[in-house]
Amino acid sequence: MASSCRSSSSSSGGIEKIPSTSIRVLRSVESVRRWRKPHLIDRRTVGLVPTMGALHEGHISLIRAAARENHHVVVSVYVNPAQFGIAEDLASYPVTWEADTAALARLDRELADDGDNLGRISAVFAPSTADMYPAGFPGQEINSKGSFVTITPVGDVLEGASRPTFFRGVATVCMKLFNIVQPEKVYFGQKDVQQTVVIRTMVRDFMLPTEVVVGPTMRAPDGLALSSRNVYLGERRRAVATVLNRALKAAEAAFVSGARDRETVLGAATQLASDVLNEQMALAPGKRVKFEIDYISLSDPNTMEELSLIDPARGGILSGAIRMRPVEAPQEGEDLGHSGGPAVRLIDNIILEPVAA
Ligand SMILES: Nc1ncnc2c1ncn2[C@@H]1O[C@H](COP(=O)(O)OP(=O)(O)OP(=O)(O)O)[C@@H](O)[C@H]1O
Ligand SMILES: CC(C)(CO)[C@@H](O)C(=O)[O-]
Ligand code: BAL
Repeated sequence: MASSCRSSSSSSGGIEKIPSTSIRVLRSVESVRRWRKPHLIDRRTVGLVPTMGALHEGHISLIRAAARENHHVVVSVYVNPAQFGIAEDLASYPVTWEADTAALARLDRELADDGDNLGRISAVFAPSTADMYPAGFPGQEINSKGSFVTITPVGDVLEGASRPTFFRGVATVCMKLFNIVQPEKVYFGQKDVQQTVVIRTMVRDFMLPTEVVVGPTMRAPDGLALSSRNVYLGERRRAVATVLNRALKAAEAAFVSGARDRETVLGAATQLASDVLNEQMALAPGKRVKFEIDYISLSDPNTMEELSLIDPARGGILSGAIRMRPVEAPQEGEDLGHSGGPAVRLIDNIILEPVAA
């Protein structure tokens, strides 16, 4: 999408704020450092919620959690080019600055009225790529040179196998954000489960002085995980996009009813997905939705390594990715979704909580 519209902020005495709020809009590394310094001395804690904007209830739930536990909440809004592969959707990624700042203003008023919070939203950090990558636009190729953080082997599998530069980009930008904001706590969503494992590993292995907090996945009433990329779907694909969640739930049900082996647990998921695909293929091209399962995985909760058997005392992670193919035979006036209908890749997961043997 076109570059962000940044008019939704007011500036007085060189200090930019979201209108009618006390939320500072910080656009440079230097301005965050200046804002942060006094809070290091007065020992007021900072919680950071990293986002790529296009805010929805998933992001809002993380900000609420951060406000409960910190004196100051900083929300970063930055579409990080380094985590997009060269053939991915950097150019069309939704940028909704006006709606995002309005949502933050509304949420901040709500937080102010709720006595259970330690803090409120103090700042939005919305940097430029020139500021975040002083050496120049980051390479998006696998063999690009540059200052990158790589977390392997966990970053190589699943999402990392489908998107080989993704976790390098995520770990690199998060390392930068953590160094700039110096948060006591950082907040990530369960929806991107492998990302949480990569970040926890990075924090542990680089001795970063921050605590990683993971918030639950927020969902639409029909079970679809909220995601900024859902706007790409359009009505026809949106109706079928729940297939991934339903497949993971079928696998979860197999586990709950006693199955422990990979074949039975994942077999339940692939059976459901294949039934839904068969139903769709029986429809006319102007009505149906084609999709491909990229992967459905049963993995270890700490390493994301594939499991052949679930140890009930450790549990596991069911995760998956699905590619919704472009809409076939679009109908007159049909809603094809934001950006007109290319393939859309969605992810989801369910945690299999440890149970007594
Ligand atoms: N449905 C959700 N519930 C809880 N947290 C979420 C949800 N969706 C995203 N998040 C979290 O919000 C943070 C920022 O994510 P991001 O801005 O990429 O949004 P997104 O919806 O995941 O976008 P995308 O569609 O690109 O994956 C991440 O920690 C992510 O896990
Ligand atoms: C953590 C993150 C903000 C890094 O760009 C991104 O990967 C996301 O939004 O999940
Ligand atoms: N929430 C993950 C960001 C991405 O897919 O690029």
